[in-house]
Amino acid sequence: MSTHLGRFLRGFRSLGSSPLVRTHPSARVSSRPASVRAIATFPLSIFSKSRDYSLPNSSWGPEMMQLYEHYTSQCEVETAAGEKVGGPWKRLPSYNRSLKYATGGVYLSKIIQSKARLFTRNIREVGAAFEYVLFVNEKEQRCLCLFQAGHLLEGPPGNVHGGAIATMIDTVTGTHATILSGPVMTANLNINYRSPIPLGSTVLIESALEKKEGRKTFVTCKVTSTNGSKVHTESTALFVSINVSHLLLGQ
Ligand SMILES: CCCCCCCC/C=C\CCCCCCCC(=O)SCCNC(=O)CCNC(=O)[C@H](O)C(C)(C)COP(=O)(O)OP(=O)(O)OC[C@H]1O[C@@H](n2cnc3c(N)ncnc32)[C@H](O)[C@@H]1OP(=O)(O)O
Repeated sequence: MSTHLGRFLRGFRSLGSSPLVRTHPSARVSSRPASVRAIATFPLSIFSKSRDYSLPNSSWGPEMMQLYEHYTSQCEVETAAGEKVGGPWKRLPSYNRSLKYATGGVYLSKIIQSKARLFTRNIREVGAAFEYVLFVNEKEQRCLCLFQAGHLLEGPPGNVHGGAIATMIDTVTGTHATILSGPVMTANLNINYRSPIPLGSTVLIESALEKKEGRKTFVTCKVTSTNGSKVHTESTALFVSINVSHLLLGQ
């Protein structure tokens, strides 16, 4: 898996340094605690031109911030000799164009000029829709998402729309499967909605590898309250490995 993660992050870097990547100055985070500043510059400081949506903003409530600080502190640990080394978790940066995650190719420049935007990152008002950050634990083959649901995601009165929940589960499991297996598409997504998610609340979305069989990667995913006491949804997903040309050209 580390090979895929390495490739994945290298893909981020090579595209982040591209002059084609546009700036969103309005979206900069102004006042952040020291640990947040540290993670903001690690390991992808070359992305300074693009807004990294996974960093804290003024809409994040105390629960989001507390959890963010907790997992961020586990991204870098100190050895007995006082040396700082990578910890069990890695934060994944997040941009509003999915092609920034691809590694390039002949079609990239044509597509990057289009108006396409990542579904979960296309609302500019902070806190209005999908506020989330993903952390990956390579050793445990787990991915954890801290998700704060904004007021534009209403379904049943006062609660989050089931489609918005499915979107987040697809995002977390899809990103996780990509890290595990390289380029994939969602082939199947099963969701059991167990209890509603109140608008404005923060929940944990946790994805784990179940098994790999040839081109198929099976992932399980649970959405729970932040203390784990309440299960909101349980789901399973199947991802099928594809050629990048399938993703870019539909072939
Ligand atoms: C996922 C991308 C993640 C990118 C992450 C980048 C970094 C992070 C960046 C940004 C985060 C955003 C993350 C967003 C994530 C969103 C993901 C989506 O929503 S993807 C859109 C919705 N999905 C589609 O539109 C697929 C449409 N379907 C297809 O294109 C094909 O059906 C495909 C590729 C899935 C499979 O087609 P074939 O022709 O390549 O392969 P065949 O032979 O049909 O299947 C291969 C094996 O899989 C089984 N299979 C296929 N579909 C199945 C199904 N629905 N149920 C059970 N088995 C299935 C088959 O039975 C076969 O199994 P046997 O090898 O024979 O054992």
